[in-house]
Amino acid sequence: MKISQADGNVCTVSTTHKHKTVNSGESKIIYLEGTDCAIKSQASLSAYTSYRVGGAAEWYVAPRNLEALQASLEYAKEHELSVTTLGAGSNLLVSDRGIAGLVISTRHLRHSYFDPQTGQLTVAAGESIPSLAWEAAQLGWEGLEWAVGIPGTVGGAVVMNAGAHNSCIADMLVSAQLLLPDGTLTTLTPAEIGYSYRTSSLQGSDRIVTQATFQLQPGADPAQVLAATKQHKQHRLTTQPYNFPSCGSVFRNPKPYAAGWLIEQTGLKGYQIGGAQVAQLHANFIVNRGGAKASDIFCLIRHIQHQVQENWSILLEPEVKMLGEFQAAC
Ligand SMILES: Cc1cc2nc3c(=O)[nH]c(=O)nc-3n(C[C@H](O)[C@H](O)[C@H](O)COP(=O)(O)OP(=O)(O)OC[C@H]3O[C@@H](n4cnc5c(N)ncnc54)[C@H](O)[C@@H]3O)c2cc1C
Ligand SMILES: NC(=O)C1=CN([C@@H]2O[C@H](COP(=O)(O)OP(=O)(O)OC[C@H]3O[C@@H](n4cnc5c(N)ncnc54)[C@H](OP(=O)(O)O)[C@@H]3O)[C@@H](O)[C@H]2O)C=CC1
Ligand SMILES: C=C(O[C@H]1[C@H](O)[C@@H](CO)O[C@H](OP(=O)(O)OP(=O)(O)OC[C@H]2O[C@@H](n3ccc(=O)[nH]c3=O)[C@H](O)[C@@H]2O)[C@@H]1NC(C)=O)C(=O)O
Repeated sequence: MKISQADGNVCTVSTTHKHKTVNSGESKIIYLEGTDCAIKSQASLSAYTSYRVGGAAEWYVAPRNLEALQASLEYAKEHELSVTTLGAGSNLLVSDRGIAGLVISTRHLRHSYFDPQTGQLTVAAGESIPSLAWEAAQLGWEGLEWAVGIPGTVGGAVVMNAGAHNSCIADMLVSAQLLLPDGTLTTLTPAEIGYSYRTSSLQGSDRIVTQATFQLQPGADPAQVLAATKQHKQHRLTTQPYNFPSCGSVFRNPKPYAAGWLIEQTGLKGYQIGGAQVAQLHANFIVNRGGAKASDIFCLIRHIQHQVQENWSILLEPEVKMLGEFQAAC
């Protein structure tokens, strides 16, 4: 059995489950055989979400390749752990009580290939959307300029159908590769995934996005694509609050209205609960002004929903994904 080394810790080798357990103070690290995969217990998730709030994952792992991902899934099955998948955590509100079971982040799954013959970009789930947008621009490939301000991964963007400036992932997705709970892979087209505005059938499902292929348009002048990309980024920085932790838009727009407009008209700009505040620059952003708890953000979401419903008879639907348990009453 291949065993990774860990200095100064107590090690036990399990022969039945082919993994090594290291006790390190309060927490444990499980090394899966044949991978460089370390499953950690009680891993704080606040560092892994853009809101910078939330409790610990009972177990956490960020596999670096498909085999390690499959081994992690197998470990969860063997130990009857529920599985929660994260990307960059930029659209998540994790409960202060944390998340039970195994949290798998796909953010370390990395590879990308720009195929000049087809104009297709094939990328692993953990690649950063803004990095890809800049890379495509530098190559003179059009199609991702709109995505530059979205600080998530490919996996999260495919699941969320991330979008901006009248474009979205579904418009350019050729196919997505998914790991199924039984450990096998499948490839789906956008039609099979079923997309609409900020929605897909992958939300709330137990399938893990491992890779995606996008259709772009190569052959443009890199200077022009870079200029368009910079313009989108600049527009973001002037209309959205990038200076405090957030999850982007909290609510989907209840078309034909914009959630930000409804919230501003309700008089809620600047309204604060604990460290969570309705942003002054954009009312559909809740920002962590420092020291916010997940429960502050959750209660502010409920307050906004209540006030907007009272004033406009419209129930705002959260775009942000809430993970773990939240108190029903605030
Ligand atoms: C400052 C800021 C600006 C933003 N602007 C935009 C914007 O303009 N447009 C927009 O659409 N969004 C925006 N967002 C929200 C967010 O960046 C997007 O929703 C993004 O696509 C989420 O990607 P992620 O990797 O962070 O996913 P996460 O937040 O980690 O996860 C989102 C959902 O996807 C699931 N998931 C993640 N990875 C996988 C995977 N590999 N397989 C299966 N399920 C997975 C999670 O379980 C969760 O349900 C913004 C966020 C911030 C902080
Ligand atoms: N409010 C919030 O909660 C959060 C806000 N953000 C914001 O979201 C935005 C996206 O963040 P992030 O995911 O870090 O992506 P960035 O766009 O900042 O950077 C992503 C990659 O693109 C490269 N890059 C950046 N600018 C250029 C350029 N002009 N030309 C070529 N390459 C470039 C960077 O390279 P290099 O490393 O060399 O700069 C980096 O590798 C940022 O404005 C960030 O501040 C991010 C997370 C949370
Ligand atoms: C940030 C996200 O996506 C963003 C995306 O970046 C931008 C740019 O394309 O367009 C959407 O924002 P948005 O609809 O709020 O766009 P904006 O142009 O800022 O605002 C729409 C309208 O609302 C008004 N508005 C906005 C904010 C505010 O505080 N007050 C207000 O009146 C604006 O004046 C405008 O008339 C996406 N949000 C949703 C929920 O669809 C995200 O999903 O996380």
